[in-house]
Order: sequence, then structure tokens, then C-alpha cells
Amino acid sequence: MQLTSAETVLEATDLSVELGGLPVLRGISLSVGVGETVALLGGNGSGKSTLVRTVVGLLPYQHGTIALFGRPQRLFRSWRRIGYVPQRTPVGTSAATVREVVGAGLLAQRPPFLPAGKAHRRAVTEALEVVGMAGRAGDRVSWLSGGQQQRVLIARALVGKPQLLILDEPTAGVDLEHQQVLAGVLDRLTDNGTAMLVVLHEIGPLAEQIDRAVVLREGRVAYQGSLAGIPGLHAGGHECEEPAAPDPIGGAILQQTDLVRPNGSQGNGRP
Ligand SMILES: Nc1ncnc2c1ncn2[C@@H]1O[C@H](COP(=O)(O)OP(=O)(O)OP(=O)(O)O)[C@@H](O)[C@H]1O
Repeated sequence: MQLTSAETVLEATDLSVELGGLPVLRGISLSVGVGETVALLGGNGSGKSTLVRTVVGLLPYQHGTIALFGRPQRLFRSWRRIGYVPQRTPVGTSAATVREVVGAGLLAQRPPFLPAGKAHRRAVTEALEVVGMAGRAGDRVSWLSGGQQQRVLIARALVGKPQLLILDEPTAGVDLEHQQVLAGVLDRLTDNGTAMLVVLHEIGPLAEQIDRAVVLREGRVAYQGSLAGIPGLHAGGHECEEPAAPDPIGGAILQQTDLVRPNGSQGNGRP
């Protein structure tokens, strides 16, 4: 189904999530429109993965609403319109080939009990070409490095040509060259109207295409606005020239160390 550019693809309103009886997300409101790229930032344990996992229905929420393509999440059935790359998933023990893993991203679009047809195989090859892994299509994923496995998972999310792409730290463990390739790919997708919600620790080469940043702190939205408006943010080594005053939401003051630690070493734990 075609969407007009005015449409909101994802809208979360006043969302609260408890895990293990403790609040993890509190009063989160966030939206992503057609062709828009929203970066989700924040320190370790601030709730980024919990938010995206809740949006894709992997975790329940206790309060608020989520709408996907204009429908309440509980009534939403067109999951093929959404591509999701979870945070660094170990696939190292799997005997599946690269082609099979990427092809799994098309299962929902294939008639049951029929072998993959030409169009299916072409789509898989194209998705692998996008991430520079077509030459490894027949290899077991367990033979690949962590960064290569990550690129395969990105291909799996891309293969169904989703209209909303949710990526949880897609560049973690991916070398700079392939981060740049990925940035180019995502840029072309947004030009074609794909909406993106991307969890990032380091902005890196994706900085250019981020339309809006949402910063979480202790399970709340601490800032929402341009990347340049985040004080002291280093976007892949490029310091913002004139960091504007933050637009704190909920009175939170941002600290750079909360945003761009590459190795996730500082944990502020559960809010
Ligand atoms: N299943 C769970 N049960 C209880 N607590 C959980 C569960 N999953 C996550 N948490 C807690 O929720 C908080 C937020 O975790 P989350 O993984 O969303 O953070 P994050 O911002 O993605 O962190 P990171 O940048 O380190 O990946 C953490 O304190 C975490 O311990």
C-alpha cells in the first residue's frame, strides 16, 4: 500500500513499560513519519532496546498507545511492512546458510509449501549485494565474523522491502567501510519513503541522514530535536560546531558520556 508523505508510520504515546515489576520506560511519546530517520540515543540501560522491542510487539506495555501505519498495534497484522534488526544477535552456532537466513525474511510473503521461486532468490541476492555479502551466500553463518553476521541480519530485514525499518545498533561491530556502505543504502531507502528508527551508540556515518534524535535517559525522553542540538555530541568524531541549547524534556540535562560510548562500558542500570 502506498503512503503519502504526510503519514505517520509509527506513533507511540505516553508509553510505559515495566519489566520484572520495575519501571523501565515512563511516559514515552515518539513518532516516525514516512521517509523520516529518527535516531534513538541514550546511555546503557536507558531503555532503547526495550522501546523498540515493545514497538515490534516482543514486550507488553502497561500504559499508553502504539500505532503502526495508523492502526493500533494490537490490531496491526501487516508485519511484513516492518523490518527489524535486533541488537547484535548471536547466530554463530547456526548451521543455516547466509542465503537461508536472509530468505527467512521473506517467509511471510511466500505461499506455503512451495519452494523459493526465482523472484525470491533474486530478492535475496539483491539484499545480500546491498550489504556486500552476495559472495558468501552459500556459506554457513557460523563461519562469518560478528560484523559479517550483522550485515546478514540487515539483509534479512531489507529483503522484504519494508516501509518501516527498525534497527537496534546496526553498526555495532561493523567496520567503518561497511558502515559507510550501510549509510548509503539507508539513505536511498529513505529517499524512497522508508521510515527508520535506529538505535545508535555512535552516530558515525549515519549522521548525515538523521532527521531527528530522541535521547532516552532513565526510561524517559530527555531530548527530542536535531542532532546538532545535543550539547557536546560527537557524531562519529565530528563535534557539533555550535551546540545549541538543549530542549530538555522532563527537566533532564544531557551528558555526552550518556550518548556515544562505543563499548557500552558505563552502565547506569535500571532507572
Ligand atoms: N526482561 C527484563 N527483565 C527485567 N529488566 C529488564 C529486562 N530487559 C531489560 N531490563 C532492564 O531494563 C533497562 C533498560 O534496558 P535496555 O536493554 O532497554 O537498555 P538500552 O538502552 O538498550 O541499553 P544498551 O545501550 O546497553 O543496549 C535495564 O536496566 C535492563 O536491565
